Amino acid sequence: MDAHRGLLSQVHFAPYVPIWRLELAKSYASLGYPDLAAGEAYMALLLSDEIQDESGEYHDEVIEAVTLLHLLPTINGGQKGFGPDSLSEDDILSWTLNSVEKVSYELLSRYLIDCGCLRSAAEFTSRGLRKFSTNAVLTQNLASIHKRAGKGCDFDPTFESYPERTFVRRELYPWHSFEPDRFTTESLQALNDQLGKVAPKLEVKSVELPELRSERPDATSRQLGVFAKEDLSPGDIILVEKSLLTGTTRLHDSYCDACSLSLTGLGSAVSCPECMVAVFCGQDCLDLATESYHTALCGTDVSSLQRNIPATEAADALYSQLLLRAFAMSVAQDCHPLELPEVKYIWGDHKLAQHDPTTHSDDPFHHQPRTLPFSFQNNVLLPIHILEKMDVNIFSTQARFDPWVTNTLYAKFRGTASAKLGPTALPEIGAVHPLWCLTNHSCDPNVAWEWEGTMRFWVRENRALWDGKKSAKPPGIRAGDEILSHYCDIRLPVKERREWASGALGGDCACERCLWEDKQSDKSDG
Ligand SMILES: C[S@@+](CC[C@H](N)C(=O)[O-])C[C@H]1O[C@@H](n2cnc3c(N)ncnc32)[C@H](O)[C@@H]1O
Repeated sequence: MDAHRGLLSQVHFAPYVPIWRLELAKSYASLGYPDLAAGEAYMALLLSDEIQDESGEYHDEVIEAVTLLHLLPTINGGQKGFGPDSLSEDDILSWTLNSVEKVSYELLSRYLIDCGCLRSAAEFTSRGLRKFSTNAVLTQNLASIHKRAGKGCDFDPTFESYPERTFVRRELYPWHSFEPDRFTTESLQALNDQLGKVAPKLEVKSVELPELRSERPDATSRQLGVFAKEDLSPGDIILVEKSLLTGTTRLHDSYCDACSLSLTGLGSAVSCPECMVAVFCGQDCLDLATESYHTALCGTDVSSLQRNIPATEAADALYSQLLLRAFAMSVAQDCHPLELPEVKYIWGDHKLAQHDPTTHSDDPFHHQPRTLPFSFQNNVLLPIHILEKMDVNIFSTQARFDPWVTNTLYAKFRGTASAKLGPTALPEIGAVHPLWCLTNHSCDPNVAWEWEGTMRFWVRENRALWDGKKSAKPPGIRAGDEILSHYCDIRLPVKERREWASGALGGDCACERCLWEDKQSDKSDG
């Protein structure tokens, strides 16, 4: 792992050296992360394009890096000595073709196959073959992609029907130094300072929860939860939180760009005076957006990315819109995306990485669980397009926007975001409310919530009615009680509730009500 960390620093220090990118790609692959390896091989390919295109935006930087850094012995076999003067343009071009571009295509093709992103694998492998038509590795790879996609010789020339969405490891990467220990006194204090502003009667504490993915029924995991600091009466509004970490897949602006409040019939809506494109529910949201993220997006057409997409991709596209917003916040505030207050402390359902070099040679992911949805399109290409549209140098800022950062952000959003359906019953707006999302779930919740621009919690007047309830609890919440929210529609039968909430919970709900109702339905099935 030390060698890998060294390579990462090397690439961040000298971002234009393509062969270091390829070394880093191989290192990721050897650690069982073919998804991150594919991202790095793609960056090497982009650098090789820059070398060959004199009008490329970063052409001069890459040529300088290639000539000045220690590459001469590799390029000319050490024959011509060291120093930029001894390298001709032809030397550089032929080295780029054979040692960078060809290898980048071969590695990218391999890693995409390993991930199972067969559509991207087919596209890049065929692109490589157009340039290196007799390349045996690429030829063999293309045949194996068609076979794996079940296409034989009768393949789909557009590759549209080839599978692209897959799953990768969802981990706290060992080199990830931004993730806070959420249980220290300082972290809890920082969280409670934030919570105090939107919910003065509540506090965050650590709590043991059943580990729903575990096969051991008594397994627990230490997490955070929200608790009442004082007695709360039915109907009390106890949390009002506005978040700008929002996104929509709707092309024509129907929602406030900042808080996602519906703009229908709203007289106070204002447009950004600079771009006249972004619309806000009022001056307050315009001001907050200007401070928080809009300066990075104003005048770009970045928000047209990933809108009006097919129904099957609606949920993934919404997560991509949240990624776009986090990137814009990071650029506008000059803050690492994983250190944004909206992101830093939220739950990502990450596992601690296991690294046992002896047990894995037959599996590209080293037999580690793969629970994070991944596609090369959404996790690698789209983030690069977003950054390019924001005029961000994708090479020199990589420490901030590396694919592992993107994966970590997606994991956090998938663990915490709320979404609302549009008129077509597809998820259309989504948001992460970093304090609201610290509350845990129960199918007999003691609060109700509503998201209309701001997120609000209030104390339930009536608790859920279900047979088997030991005693009707008096209305209200006592000081010290945990605030229990709901991640699904609690009016549904147990099976459907569990199905709905399992994505957010990471497994079947094991609240008292679910356990009792599940037992009853087993009995009646029996
Ligand atoms: C939105 S977060 C809630 C806050 C989270 N506990 C934290 O530490 O930040 C959702 C995660 O909390 C855990 N969780 C929430 N309610 C739970 C429950 N009733 N039983 C077990 N785990 C629960 C699950 O791991 C779930 O993925």
